[in-house]
Amino acid sequence: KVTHEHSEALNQRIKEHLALLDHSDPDANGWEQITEDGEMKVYRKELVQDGLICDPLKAVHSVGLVTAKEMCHYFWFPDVRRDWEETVDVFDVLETLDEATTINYQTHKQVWPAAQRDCLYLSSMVKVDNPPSVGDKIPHDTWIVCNFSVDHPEANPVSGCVRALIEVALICQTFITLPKDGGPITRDCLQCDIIYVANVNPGGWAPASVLRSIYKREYPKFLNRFTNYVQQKTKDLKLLF
Ligand SMILES: CC(C)(C)c1cc(CCc2ccccn2)cc(-c2ccc(S(=O)(=O)CCO)cc2)c1
Repeated sequence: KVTHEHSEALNQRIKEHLALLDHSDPDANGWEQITEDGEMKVYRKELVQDGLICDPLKAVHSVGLVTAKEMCHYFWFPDVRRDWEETVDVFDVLETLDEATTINYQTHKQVWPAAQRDCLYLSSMVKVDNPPSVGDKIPHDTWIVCNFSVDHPEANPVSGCVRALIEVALICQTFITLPKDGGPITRDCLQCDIIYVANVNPGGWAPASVLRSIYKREYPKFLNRFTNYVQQKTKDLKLLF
């Protein structure tokens, strides 16, 4: 397995994110629930770093009809990013490190009165071989996409943008309920549990109240839009494990 210059950092971050799988009570550890929408629950912690609002965000969700690999594939795959990501203007893949790892540059639409933001980050999709078991449910497969800020010599930043720093993970697990009649596994047998975490440092001043109301509105919208997109995209396709 060829590694790249960011392999160490990536594996370290994956290890840290997988600790979330122990399904410790999301309401514990100072997480405050900010929204609930059906199966989706969104939590945040209030965190200010150097006067900037860097509230960690965690969302837990469970959706039918799709597998963990499908959810992670459409989240990672650069070619479909524009289909579901509505807050991004410019999106470029600067470098492809391997068949599941790219370095991306993107600018976000001006989401608030402050300056426009851009992000430069590594994005990698990894199958998790021996995930920590989760209570009595045995996952069929576990996949993670990890996005974290890196430097890159070829970044040609859009002038006027403030560089935001991101640390994001999407962890998905497929649970299968075998059909009673012993028939083939269909999409109706699937349940995909999702944990999404985002630590975003806006990189420069923005009003706390405005930021927090945007976070509260944008993350649930983004997660609903993305999960619906994957269900639509895969409904007539063979199951991807
Ligand atoms: C500071 C700024 C850079 C503008 C920013 C503000 C906010 C919080 C507000 C928000 C939440 C959800 C969607 C859009 N904006 C979120 C993000 C953000 C969200 C998601 C991801 S990703 O999951 O890696 C998918 C690839 O785009 C990356 C960055 C960035």
